[in-house]
Amino acid sequence: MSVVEESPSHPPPGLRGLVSLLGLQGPLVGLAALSSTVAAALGLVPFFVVARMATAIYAEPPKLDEVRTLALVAVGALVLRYLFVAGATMAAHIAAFRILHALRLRIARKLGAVPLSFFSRRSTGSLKTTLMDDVNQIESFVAHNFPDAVAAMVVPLATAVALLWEDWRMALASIAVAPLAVGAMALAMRDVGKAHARWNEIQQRMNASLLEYFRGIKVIKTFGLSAARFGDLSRSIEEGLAWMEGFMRTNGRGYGAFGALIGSSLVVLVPLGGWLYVRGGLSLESLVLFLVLGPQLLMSLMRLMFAWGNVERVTAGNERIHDILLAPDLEDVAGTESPRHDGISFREVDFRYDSAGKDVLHRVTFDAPAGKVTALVGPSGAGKSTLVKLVPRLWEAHGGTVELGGVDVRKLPLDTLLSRVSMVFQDVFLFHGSVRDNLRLGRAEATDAELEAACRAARAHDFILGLPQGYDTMLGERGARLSGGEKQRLSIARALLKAAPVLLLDEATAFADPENEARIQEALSELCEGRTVVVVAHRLSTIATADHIVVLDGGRVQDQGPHEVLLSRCALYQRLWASHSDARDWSLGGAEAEAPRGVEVAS
Ligand SMILES: Nc1ncnc2c1ncn2[C@@H]1O[C@H](COP(=O)(O)OP(=O)(O)OP(=O)(O)O)[C@@H](O)[C@H]1O
Repeated sequence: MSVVEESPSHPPPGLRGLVSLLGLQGPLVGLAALSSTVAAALGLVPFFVVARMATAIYAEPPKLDEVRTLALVAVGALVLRYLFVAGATMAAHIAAFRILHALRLRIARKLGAVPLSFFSRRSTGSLKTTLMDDVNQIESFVAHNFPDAVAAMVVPLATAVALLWEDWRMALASIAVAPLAVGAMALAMRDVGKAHARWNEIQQRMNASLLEYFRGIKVIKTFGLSAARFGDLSRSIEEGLAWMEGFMRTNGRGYGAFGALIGSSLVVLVPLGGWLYVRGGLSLESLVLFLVLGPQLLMSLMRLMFAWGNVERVTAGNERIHDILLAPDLEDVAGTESPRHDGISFREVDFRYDSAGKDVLHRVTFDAPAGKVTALVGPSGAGKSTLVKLVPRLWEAHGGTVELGGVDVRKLPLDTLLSRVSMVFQDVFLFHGSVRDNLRLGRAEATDAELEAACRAARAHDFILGLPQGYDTMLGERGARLSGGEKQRLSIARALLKAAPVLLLDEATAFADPENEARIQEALSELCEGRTVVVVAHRLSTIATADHIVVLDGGRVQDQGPHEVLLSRCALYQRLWASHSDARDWSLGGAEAEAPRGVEVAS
């Protein structure tokens, strides 16, 4: 049977959602519940056997043959029970893993399909809680709680009927404390749904602040901040403790009373059974049967209570998963429309990150002509990086249009759009995998020779050969660490492999060593050759040699044109140019920092 990859619809919230999840693997889940019930029923056989043995042993003369047979029956029932337990465990776990597999695949696909704005509305901590903890809880519900709960409902009912048949007075005595136990259970379960929701909130905050703590560990160490002073983290840990204490105060008494009552049926069974036996109203066999089996009846309530407590938690988690699965995808259009050329145009583009927040771009209009280099310059926060992210639809413009080859990017099939665009950003992310794997993100089918050629062009080949296993060296969080410049060159090689006609480039603002910087510049020149380039420019050389320069300030286009024209008429551009030149003189001591050909450096 194949693993379930798609369910007909997203699971609805609440209990129905859980049932629909179980339905994804209905036959296996049913088999697990049935086996678990049979196993629980077989577990009761020894109790009946013990009762029967008592009469066989105390008979005059003792019926030893019957005792032997009974012992064999008990052992046989126990062996069968273990077989059914093994069957139930296997079926339940296979069902659980298949359901989890389907769920994880759907979540992974969804996260790849939603727009970036989806992530900006959620903390990493809350996503982590849903993706890991909530999903894992579903595993434990399907694999353990559900089959247990079914057995805990069916077996006591059947036992109660059998005991009523045996002796109704003793049967009622077996459950005499049940109303009290149920009352205590209600007390223990009071507002447990709300309490779990609150616990989840605290956990999300704890996860978020822990993640932040790890990410910021360098700053924390540099400034000598201890965990206790790292406000959010210590606050959320204290909140967690306060929740535990509060929960135990309000619900703990209920749990305690329930635990005590649930095992107390012998308090009623022993005197009543003794009295009835002495008066001849109860056989020895029945007395022993009720003394050993009676307390088991209520114990099942305990298993039911645990299963129910988990149902509340799993239901809430399932609803959070459901919320993610229902998030709208980034709209994709079917069709064969393709760009008419490789130029990019921004037409009256408005954009804000947060629908309630301030505008980051206002009516931005300019063209980045095909095959030319267009540089975006402007003060920090002007909106330069934001602009380039609108081209591959990492974010969507709220007003106006962004066009590639004369077609609105929203009207191009996503595959077509993304195949035309390469991005080289400052912040290069390397996945856990070999150098080769990371490079092949650019083009999966690239041959080793092509990889090497791209790395030579990107000036990355030599440093890769210097790594312990060359192109097979593992990178990423658990692999070798590369310098900022090396990572940049790898990402340039990746873009070269992709060979898309449009290149979006966010230049690094600073590099520690000029040698590394020179290599990156060489690699970039190779990459820009013959492409349409939109570059967030921080370097004199890039700015001065660009074909077209767009000056941005506060999300608006202040001016645009070639370098000389802007230098002669745009005050902001003159200021930016002057400060870039000063910085160049300061960082390179003037000697190495020759102005590009034909460019006069104002200082
Ligand atoms: N993910 C985000 N969520 C919310 N606001 C953002 C986000 N990214 C950037 N901003 C805001 O958008 C504005 C423009 O930022 P952007 O990064 O585009 O500027 P920039 O010109 O590239 O700046 P710099 O040169 O410093 O990188 C800034 O006010 C910034 O705070």
